[in-house]
Amino acid sequence: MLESKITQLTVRDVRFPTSLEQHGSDAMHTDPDYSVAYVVLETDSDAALKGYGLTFTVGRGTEIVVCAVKALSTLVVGKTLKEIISDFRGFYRLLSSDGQMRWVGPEKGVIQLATAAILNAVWDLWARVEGKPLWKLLVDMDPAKLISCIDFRYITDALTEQEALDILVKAKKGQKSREEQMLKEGYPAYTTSCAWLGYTDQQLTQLCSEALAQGWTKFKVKVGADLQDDIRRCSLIRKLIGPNNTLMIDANQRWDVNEAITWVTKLAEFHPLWIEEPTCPDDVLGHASISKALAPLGIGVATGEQCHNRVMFKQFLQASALQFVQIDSCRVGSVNENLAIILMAAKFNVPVCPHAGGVGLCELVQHLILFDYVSVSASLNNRMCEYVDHLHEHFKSPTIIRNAHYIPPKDSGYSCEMLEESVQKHQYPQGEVWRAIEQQGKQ
Ligand SMILES: C[C@H](O)[C@@H](O)[C@@H](O)[C@H](O)C(=O)O
Ligand SMILES: [Mg+2]
Repeated sequence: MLESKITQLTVRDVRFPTSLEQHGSDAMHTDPDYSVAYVVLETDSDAALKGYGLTFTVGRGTEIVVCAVKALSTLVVGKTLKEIISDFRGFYRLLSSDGQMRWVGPEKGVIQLATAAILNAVWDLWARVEGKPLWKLLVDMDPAKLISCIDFRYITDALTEQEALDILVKAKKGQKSREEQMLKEGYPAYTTSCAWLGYTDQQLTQLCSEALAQGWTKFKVKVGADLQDDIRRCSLIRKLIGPNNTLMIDANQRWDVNEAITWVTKLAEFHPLWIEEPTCPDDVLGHASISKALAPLGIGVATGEQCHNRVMFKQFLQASALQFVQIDSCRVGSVNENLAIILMAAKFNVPVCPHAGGVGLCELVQHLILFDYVSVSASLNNRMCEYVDHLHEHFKSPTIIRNAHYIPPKDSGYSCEMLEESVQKHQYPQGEVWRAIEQQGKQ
Protein backbone atom coordinates (compact mmCIF):
# COMPACT_ATOMS: atom_id res chain seq x y z
CA MET A 1 0.00 0.00 0.00
CA LEU A 2 3.03 2.25 0.12
CA GLU A 3 2.55 2.58 -3.63
CA SER A 4 -0.81 4.29 -3.05
CA LYS A 5 -1.04 7.60 -4.79
CA ILE A 6 -2.63 10.62 -3.11
CA THR A 7 -5.35 11.55 -5.56
CA GLN A 8 -7.13 14.36 -3.75
CA LEU A 9 -6.89 16.64 -0.75
CA THR A 10 -9.99 18.08 0.84
CA VAL A 11 -9.92 20.67 3.60
CA ARG A 12 -12.83 21.92 5.71
CA ASP A 13 -13.38 24.72 8.22
CA VAL A 14 -14.80 23.07 11.35
CA ARG A 15 -15.65 25.17 14.40
CA PHE A 16 -17.11 24.48 17.82
CA PRO A 17 -18.86 27.32 19.67
CA THR A 18 -16.84 26.85 22.88
CA SER A 19 -16.77 30.61 23.55
CA LEU A 20 -20.45 30.47 24.52
CA GLU A 21 -19.46 28.80 27.78
CA GLN A 22 -15.98 30.27 28.05
CA HIS A 23 -14.24 26.92 27.62
CA GLY A 24 -10.66 27.54 26.58
CA SER A 25 -10.68 31.22 27.62
CA ASP A 26 -7.50 32.93 28.78
CA ALA A 27 -6.08 36.40 29.31
CA MET A 28 -5.60 37.00 25.57
CA HIS A 29 -8.12 34.67 23.95
CA THR A 30 -11.29 35.73 25.72
CA ASP A 31 -13.74 34.14 23.28
CA PRO A 32 -12.08 31.13 21.61
CA ASP A 33 -14.21 28.91 19.40
CA TYR A 34 -12.12 25.76 19.21
CA SER A 35 -11.67 25.06 15.49
CA VAL A 36 -9.71 23.04 12.99
CA ALA A 37 -8.73 23.13 9.38
CA TYR A 38 -9.53 19.47 8.75
CA VAL A 39 -7.67 17.68 5.96
CA VAL A 40 -8.49 14.37 4.30
CA LEU A 41 -6.09 12.80 1.80
CA GLU A 42 -7.80 10.43 -0.62
CA THR A 43 -5.77 7.69 -2.28
CA ASP A 44 -6.17 5.36 -5.25
CA SER A 45 -5.77 2.33 -2.96
CA ASP A 46 -8.47 -0.36 -3.21
CA ALA A 47 -8.57 -0.55 0.57
CA ALA A 48 -10.37 2.82 0.86
CA LEU A 49 -7.21 4.12 2.47
CA LYS A 50 -7.28 7.76 3.59
CA GLY A 51 -5.09 10.02 5.67
CA TYR A 52 -6.60 12.45 8.21
CA GLY A 53 -4.91 15.55 9.56
CA LEU A 54 -5.76 18.83 11.21
CA THR A 55 -4.41 22.02 12.61
CA PHE A 56 -5.93 23.85 15.55
CA THR A 57 -7.20 27.45 15.48
CA VAL A 58 -9.64 29.47 17.62
CA GLY A 59 -12.46 30.59 15.32
CA ARG A 60 -12.30 33.52 12.91
CA GLY A 61 -9.28 33.08 10.70
CA THR A 62 -9.75 29.35 10.18
CA GLU A 63 -10.81 30.21 6.63
CA ILE A 64 -7.36 31.71 6.03
CA VAL A 65 -5.68 28.49 7.13
CA VAL A 66 -8.04 26.55 4.85
CA CYS A 67 -6.96 28.79 1.98
CA ALA A 68 -3.28 28.17 2.75
CA VAL A 69 -3.84 24.40 2.84
CA LYS A 70 -5.45 24.64 -0.60
CA ALA A 71 -2.49 26.64 -1.88
CA LEU A 72 -0.07 23.92 -0.70
CA SER A 73 -2.20 21.00 -1.86
CA THR A 74 -0.70 20.86 -5.34
CA LEU A 75 2.59 19.85 -3.73
CA VAL A 76 1.11 16.68 -2.26
CA VAL A 77 -1.58 15.54 -4.70
CA GLY A 78 -0.15 13.12 -7.28
CA LYS A 79 2.62 11.82 -5.01
CA THR A 80 2.75 8.25 -3.76
CA LEU A 81 3.29 7.62 -0.07
CA LYS A 82 6.45 5.76 -1.00
CA GLU A 83 7.87 8.77 -2.82
CA ILE A 84 7.18 10.95 0.21
CA ILE A 85 8.59 8.73 2.92
CA SER A 86 11.63 7.61 0.97
CA ASP A 87 12.78 11.23 1.20
CA PHE A 88 10.60 12.75 3.92
CA ARG A 89 13.18 15.45 4.64
CA GLY A 90 13.01 16.49 1.00
CA PHE A 91 9.23 16.48 1.05
CA TYR A 92 9.18 18.56 4.24
CA ARG A 93 11.41 21.08 2.50
CA LEU A 94 9.26 21.07 -0.59
CA LEU A 95 6.33 22.19 1.53
CA SER A 96 8.15 24.53 3.91
CA SER A 97 10.51 26.09 1.39
CA ASP A 98 8.45 26.36 -1.80
CA GLY A 99 10.13 29.16 -3.73
CA GLN A 100 7.02 31.32 -3.95
CA MET A 101 4.99 30.29 -0.95
CA ARG A 102 7.82 30.69 1.54
CA TRP A 103 7.48 34.44 1.20
CA VAL A 104 4.32 34.28 3.33
CA GLY A 105 6.26 32.47 6.07
CA PRO A 106 8.87 31.20 6.05
CA GLU A 107 8.01 28.40 8.48
CA LYS A 108 5.77 30.57 10.62
CA GLY A 109 2.22 31.79 10.91
CA VAL A 110 -0.65 30.59 8.77
CA ILE A 111 1.50 28.80 6.21
CA GLN A 112 3.18 26.79 8.98
CA LEU A 113 -0.22 25.83 10.46
CA ALA A 114 -1.27 24.70 6.98
CA THR A 115 1.94 22.69 6.56
CA ALA A 116 1.18 21.01 9.89
CA ALA A 117 -2.35 20.05 8.81
CA ILE A 118 -1.10 18.44 5.61
CA LEU A 119 1.90 16.68 7.13
CA ASN A 120 -0.18 15.43 10.06
CA ALA A 121 -2.42 13.76 7.45
CA VAL A 122 0.60 12.26 5.66
CA TRP A 123 1.92 10.80 8.96
CA ASP A 124 -1.55 9.46 9.70
CA LEU A 125 -1.62 7.81 6.29
CA TRP A 126 1.80 6.27 6.80
CA ALA A 127 0.88 4.88 10.24
CA ARG A 128 -2.35 3.43 8.84
CA VAL A 129 -0.46 1.71 6.03
CA GLU A 130 1.90 0.19 8.60
CA GLY A 131 -1.12 -0.83 10.71
CA LYS A 132 0.24 0.96 13.80
CA PRO A 133 -0.65 3.91 15.98
CA LEU A 134 1.75 6.74 15.15
CA TRP A 135 3.69 6.49 18.43
CA LYS A 136 4.43 2.83 17.70
CA LEU A 137 5.50 3.61 14.13
CA LEU A 138 7.97 6.10 15.63
CA VAL A 139 9.34 3.91 18.43
CA ASP A 140 9.80 0.96 16.07
CA MET A 141 11.51 3.03 13.38
CA ASP A 142 15.20 2.61 12.76
CA PRO A 143 17.00 5.67 14.22
CA ALA A 144 18.66 6.50 10.89
CA LYS A 145 15.27 6.49 9.17
CA LEU A 146 13.83 8.77 11.86
CA ILE A 147 16.71 11.17 11.41
CA SER A 148 16.09 11.20 7.66
CA CYS A 149 12.65 12.74 8.30
CA ILE A 150 14.13 15.82 10.01
CA ASP A 151 15.25 19.01 8.32
CA PHE A 152 18.40 20.05 10.22
CA ARG A 153 18.72 23.32 8.33
CA TYR A 154 19.39 26.18 10.78
CA ILE A 155 19.84 23.97 13.85
CA THR A 156 23.19 22.22 13.34
CA ASP A 157 24.88 24.75 15.64
CA ALA A 158 22.75 23.27 18.43
CA LEU A 159 22.24 19.68 17.30
CA THR A 160 24.00 17.81 14.51
CA GLU A 161 22.59 14.78 12.74
CA GLN A 162 25.21 12.63 14.39
CA GLU A 163 24.31 13.91 17.87
CA ALA A 164 20.63 13.28 17.19
CA LEU A 165 21.41 9.76 16.03
CA ASP A 166 23.56 9.12 19.12
CA ILE A 167 20.68 10.21 21.40
CA LEU A 168 18.30 7.78 19.69
CA VAL A 169 20.77 4.90 19.68
CA LYS A 170 21.63 5.43 23.34
CA ALA A 171 17.95 5.44 24.30
CA LYS A 172 17.44 2.01 22.69
CA LYS A 173 18.53 0.60 26.04
CA GLY A 174 15.47 -0.10 28.15
CA GLN A 175 13.08 0.87 25.37
CA LYS A 176 11.09 -2.34 25.56
CA SER A 177 10.41 -2.05 29.27
CA ARG A 178 9.45 1.63 28.95
CA GLU A 179 7.00 0.71 26.23
CA GLU A 180 5.48 -1.97 28.44
CA GLN A 181 5.30 0.46 31.33
CA MET A 182 3.42 2.96 29.16
CA LEU A 183 0.96 0.33 27.98
CA LYS A 184 0.31 -0.63 31.58
CA GLU A 185 0.35 2.70 33.40
CA GLY A 186 0.05 5.35 30.70
CA TYR A 187 1.79 8.73 30.51
CA PRO A 188 1.23 11.25 33.37
CA ALA A 189 -1.15 14.11 32.53
CA TYR A 190 -2.27 17.39 34.05
CA THR A 191 -5.58 19.13 33.59
CA THR A 192 -6.34 22.69 32.47
CA SER A 193 -10.09 22.16 32.28
CA CYS A 194 -10.92 23.33 35.81
CA ALA A 195 -9.70 26.88 35.59
CA TRP A 196 -10.19 28.67 32.29
CA LEU A 197 -10.15 32.41 32.85
CA GLY A 198 -13.84 32.92 32.12
CA TYR A 199 -14.99 30.34 34.69
CA THR A 200 -16.56 31.56 37.94
CA ASP A 201 -15.09 30.66 41.33
CA GLN A 202 -18.02 28.36 41.84
CA GLN A 203 -17.31 26.50 38.59
CA LEU A 204 -13.63 26.34 39.44
CA THR A 205 -14.38 24.85 42.87
CA GLN A 206 -16.76 22.28 41.49
CA LEU A 207 -14.56 21.20 38.57
CA CYS A 208 -11.48 21.05 40.72
CA SER A 209 -13.20 18.94 43.37
CA GLU A 210 -14.47 16.56 40.70
CA ALA A 211 -11.02 16.32 39.15
CA LEU A 212 -9.43 15.56 42.53
CA ALA A 213 -11.99 12.79 43.04
CA GLN A 214 -11.04 11.37 39.62
CA GLY A 215 -7.39 11.17 40.64
CA TRP A 216 -5.94 14.33 39.07
CA THR A 217 -2.93 15.69 40.95
CA LYS A 218 -1.64 18.44 38.61
CA PHE A 219 -3.63 21.53 37.71
CA LYS A 220 -3.12 24.56 35.48
CA VAL A 221 -4.82 27.90 36.17
CA LYS A 222 -5.21 30.80 33.77
CA VAL A 223 -3.89 34.12 35.06
CA GLY A 224 -2.80 37.49 33.74
CA ALA A 225 -5.83 39.73 33.37
CA ASP A 226 -6.24 41.05 36.93
CA LEU A 227 -3.83 40.52 39.81
CA GLN A 228 -6.45 40.49 42.57
CA ASP A 229 -8.48 37.89 40.65
CA ASP A 230 -5.36 35.80 40.19
CA ILE A 231 -4.52 35.92 43.89
CA ARG A 232 -8.06 34.90 44.78
CA ARG A 233 -8.25 32.09 42.21
CA CYS A 234 -4.79 30.70 42.94
CA SER A 235 -5.45 30.79 46.67
CA LEU A 236 -8.76 28.98 46.13
CA ILE A 237 -7.26 26.26 44.00
CA ARG A 238 -4.19 25.82 46.20
CA LYS A 239 -6.50 25.30 49.20
CA LEU A 240 -8.56 22.78 47.26
CA ILE A 241 -5.62 20.75 45.98
CA GLY A 242 -3.48 21.00 49.10
CA PRO A 243 0.24 21.65 49.41
CA ASN A 244 1.46 18.48 47.72
CA ASN A 245 -0.34 18.56 44.41
CA THR A 246 1.13 20.51 41.52
CA LEU A 247 -0.05 23.91 40.33
CA MET A 248 0.96 25.67 37.11
CA ILE A 249 -0.07 29.14 35.93
CA ASP A 250 -0.52 30.37 32.36
CA ALA A 251 -0.63 34.04 31.28
CA ASN A 252 -0.91 33.51 27.50
CA GLN A 253 1.55 36.33 26.64
CA ARG A 254 -0.22 39.05 28.56
CA TRP A 255 2.70 40.90 30.18
CA ASP A 256 5.81 42.91 29.46
CA VAL A 257 9.00 41.39 30.82
CA ASN A 258 9.31 43.37 34.06
CA GLU A 259 5.59 43.24 34.63
CA ALA A 260 5.75 39.45 34.38
CA ILE A 261 8.46 39.27 37.01
CA THR A 262 6.59 41.53 39.45
CA TRP A 263 3.22 39.83 38.87
CA VAL A 264 4.51 36.28 39.21
CA THR A 265 6.51 37.21 42.32
CA LYS A 266 3.18 38.17 43.89
CA LEU A 267 1.80 34.71 43.05
CA ALA A 268 4.89 32.88 44.32
CA GLU A 269 3.23 32.10 47.67
CA PHE A 270 1.00 29.61 45.82
CA HIS A 271 4.10 27.71 44.65
CA PRO A 272 3.45 27.33 40.95
CA LEU A 273 5.82 24.93 39.20
CA TRP A 274 5.87 27.13 36.12
CA ILE A 275 4.65 30.34 34.61
CA GLU A 276 3.61 29.67 31.04
CA GLU A 277 3.88 32.20 28.21
CA PRO A 278 4.58 35.19 30.47
CA THR A 279 5.32 37.54 27.56
CA CYS A 280 5.56 37.79 23.77
CA PRO A 281 6.24 34.27 22.42
CA ASP A 282 9.04 35.59 20.16
CA ASP A 283 10.96 37.33 22.93
CA VAL A 284 13.76 34.87 23.65
CA LEU A 285 15.87 37.25 25.72
CA GLY A 286 12.82 38.46 27.64
CA HIS A 287 12.04 34.88 28.62
CA ALA A 288 15.67 34.45 29.66
CA SER A 289 15.40 37.48 31.99
CA ILE A 290 12.16 36.16 33.47
CA SER A 291 13.69 32.70 33.96
CA LYS A 292 16.66 34.19 35.75
CA ALA A 293 14.53 36.40 37.99
CA LEU A 294 12.11 33.64 38.96
CA ALA A 295 14.62 30.82 39.46
CA PRO A 296 15.30 31.79 43.12
CA LEU A 297 11.54 31.48 43.76
CA GLY A 298 11.56 27.94 42.39
CA ILE A 299 9.33 28.92 39.44
CA GLY A 300 10.28 27.83 35.93
CA VAL A 301 9.23 29.30 32.58
CA ALA A 302 7.26 27.17 30.12
CA THR A 303 6.51 28.08 26.54
CA GLY A 304 6.01 26.64 23.07
CA GLU A 305 2.35 26.64 22.00
CA GLN A 306 3.06 29.71 19.85
CA CYS A 307 6.69 28.97 19.17
CA HIS A 308 6.51 28.72 15.43
CA ASN A 309 9.48 26.58 14.45
CA ARG A 310 12.56 24.61 15.52
CA VAL A 311 14.79 27.68 15.21
CA MET A 312 12.81 29.49 17.89
CA PHE A 313 13.07 26.48 20.21
CA LYS A 314 16.79 26.31 19.48
CA GLN A 315 17.26 29.89 20.65
CA PHE A 316 15.12 29.43 23.76
CA LEU A 317 17.24 26.43 24.68
CA GLN A 318 20.56 28.10 23.88
CA ALA A 319 19.60 31.15 25.95
CA SER A 320 18.31 29.10 28.95
CA ALA A 321 15.07 31.00 28.40
CA LEU A 322 12.72 28.13 29.25
CA GLN A 323 12.71 25.26 31.71
CA PHE A 324 9.80 23.34 30.14
CA VAL A 325 9.51 22.76 26.37
CA GLN A 326 5.88 22.79 25.29
CA ILE A 327 5.77 21.13 21.92
CA ASP A 328 2.57 21.52 19.93
CA SER A 329 1.40 19.06 17.29
CA CYS A 330 -0.01 21.75 14.99
CA ARG A 331 1.99 24.94 15.51
CA VAL A 332 5.19 23.65 13.88
CA GLY A 333 5.79 21.46 10.83
CA SER A 334 4.17 18.29 12.15
CA VAL A 335 6.03 15.24 13.43
CA ASN A 336 9.09 16.04 11.32
CA GLU A 337 9.78 19.30 13.09
CA ASN A 338 8.67 18.04 16.50
CA LEU A 339 11.25 15.25 16.24
CA ALA A 340 13.92 17.94 15.89
CA ILE A 341 12.57 19.85 18.89
CA ILE A 342 12.27 16.74 21.09
CA LEU A 343 15.87 15.80 20.26
CA MET A 344 17.16 19.31 20.94
CA ALA A 345 15.36 19.33 24.29
CA ALA A 346 17.07 16.02 25.12
CA LYS A 347 20.47 17.42 24.23
CA PHE A 348 19.88 20.48 26.46
CA ASN A 349 18.39 18.26 29.16
CA VAL A 350 15.15 20.22 29.38
CA PRO A 351 11.87 18.31 29.95
CA VAL A 352 9.20 18.23 27.24
CA CYS A 353 5.67 18.90 28.56
CA PRO A 354 3.38 19.14 25.52
CA HIS A 355 0.68 21.71 24.96
CA ALA A 356 -2.76 20.24 24.29
CA GLY A 357 -5.29 22.99 25.09
CA GLY A 358 -7.48 22.90 22.02
CA VAL A 359 -9.58 20.53 19.94
CA GLY A 360 -7.72 17.47 18.68
CA LEU A 361 -4.42 18.48 20.29
CA CYS A 362 -4.66 15.84 23.04
CA GLU A 363 -5.40 13.19 20.42
CA LEU A 364 -2.32 14.14 18.43
CA VAL A 365 0.32 15.06 20.95
CA GLN A 366 -0.07 11.96 23.13
CA HIS A 367 1.73 10.07 20.34
CA LEU A 368 4.70 12.44 20.43
CA ILE A 369 5.16 12.38 24.19
CA LEU A 370 5.01 8.58 24.24
CA PHE A 371 7.76 8.58 21.65
CA ASP A 372 9.74 11.07 23.74
CA TYR A 373 9.62 8.85 26.81
CA VAL A 374 10.15 5.49 25.11
CA SER A 375 12.77 6.49 22.53
CA VAL A 376 14.42 9.73 23.62
CA SER A 377 14.30 11.11 27.17
CA ALA A 378 13.73 7.82 29.05
CA SER A 379 12.61 9.97 31.98
CA LEU A 380 9.35 11.06 33.61
CA ASN A 381 11.08 13.49 35.91
CA ASN A 382 9.30 16.88 35.85
CA ARG A 383 7.35 15.69 32.80
CA MET A 384 3.64 15.59 32.09
CA CYS A 385 1.32 16.10 29.17
CA GLU A 386 -1.52 18.59 29.18
CA TYR A 387 -5.10 17.34 29.00
CA VAL A 388 -8.30 19.30 28.41
CA ASP A 389 -11.63 17.63 28.74
CA HIS A 390 -13.42 19.07 25.73
CA LEU A 391 -14.76 17.79 22.39
CA HIS A 392 -13.22 14.29 22.41
CA GLU A 393 -16.60 12.85 21.48
CA HIS A 394 -16.10 14.14 17.93
CA PHE A 395 -13.18 11.82 17.25
CA LYS A 396 -13.19 8.29 15.98
CA SER A 397 -10.41 7.23 18.38
CA PRO A 398 -10.68 9.65 21.31
CA THR A 399 -7.99 9.85 23.98
CA ILE A 400 -8.29 7.46 26.89
CA ILE A 401 -7.42 8.83 30.32
CA ARG A 402 -7.09 6.47 33.24
CA ASN A 403 -6.14 7.70 36.68
CA ALA A 404 -4.82 10.98 35.21
CA HIS A 405 -2.63 9.17 32.68
CA TYR A 406 -2.87 9.00 28.87
CA ILE A 407 -3.34 5.36 27.87
CA PRO A 408 -1.44 4.70 24.60
CA PRO A 409 -3.78 4.60 21.60
CA LYS A 410 -4.10 1.25 19.86
CA ASP A 411 -5.86 2.17 16.60
CA SER A 412 -3.71 2.69 13.50
CA GLY A 413 -2.91 6.26 12.56
CA TYR A 414 -2.52 9.60 14.32
CA SER A 415 -5.93 9.63 16.13
CA CYS A 416 -7.28 12.75 14.44
CA GLU A 417 -9.97 11.29 12.23
CA MET A 418 -13.21 13.05 13.14
CA LEU A 419 -16.71 11.65 12.97
CA GLU A 420 -18.14 12.71 9.61
CA GLU A 421 -21.41 13.65 11.27
CA SER A 422 -19.59 16.00 13.66
CA VAL A 423 -17.67 17.59 10.80
CA GLN A 424 -20.82 18.25 8.83
CA LYS A 425 -22.71 19.66 11.81
CA HIS A 426 -19.89 22.01 12.77
CA GLN A 427 -18.67 23.09 9.37
CA TYR A 428 -18.53 26.86 9.23
CA PRO A 429 -20.80 28.58 8.28
CA GLN A 430 -23.17 26.06 6.71
CA GLY A 431 -23.27 23.35 9.43
CA GLU A 432 -26.49 23.08 11.41
CA VAL A 433 -24.82 24.20 14.66
CA TRP A 434 -23.76 27.49 13.09
CA ARG A 435 -27.01 28.00 11.23
CA ALA A 436 -28.85 27.67 14.55
CA ILE A 437 -26.54 30.18 16.22
CA GLU A 438 -27.04 32.62 13.36
CA GLN A 439 -30.79 32.15 13.60
CA GLN A 440 -30.77 32.90 17.34
CA GLY A 441 -28.74 36.03 16.70
CA LYS A 442 -31.37 37.25 14.27
CA GLN A 443 -34.23 36.69 16.69
C1 LIG B 1 -7.07 29.51 23.61
C2 LIG B 1 -6.58 28.24 24.24
O1 LIG B 1 -7.59 27.63 24.98
C3 LIG B 1 -5.37 28.47 25.15
O2 LIG B 1 -5.82 29.17 26.27
C4 LIG B 1 -4.76 27.15 25.56
O3 LIG B 1 -4.20 26.55 24.45
C5 LIG B 1 -3.77 27.32 26.68
O4 LIG B 1 -2.79 28.25 26.45
C6 LIG B 1 -3.17 26.01 27.17
O5 LIG B 1 -2.02 26.04 27.58
O6 LIG B 1 -3.87 25.02 27.16
MG1 LIG C 1 -0.95 27.80 27.43
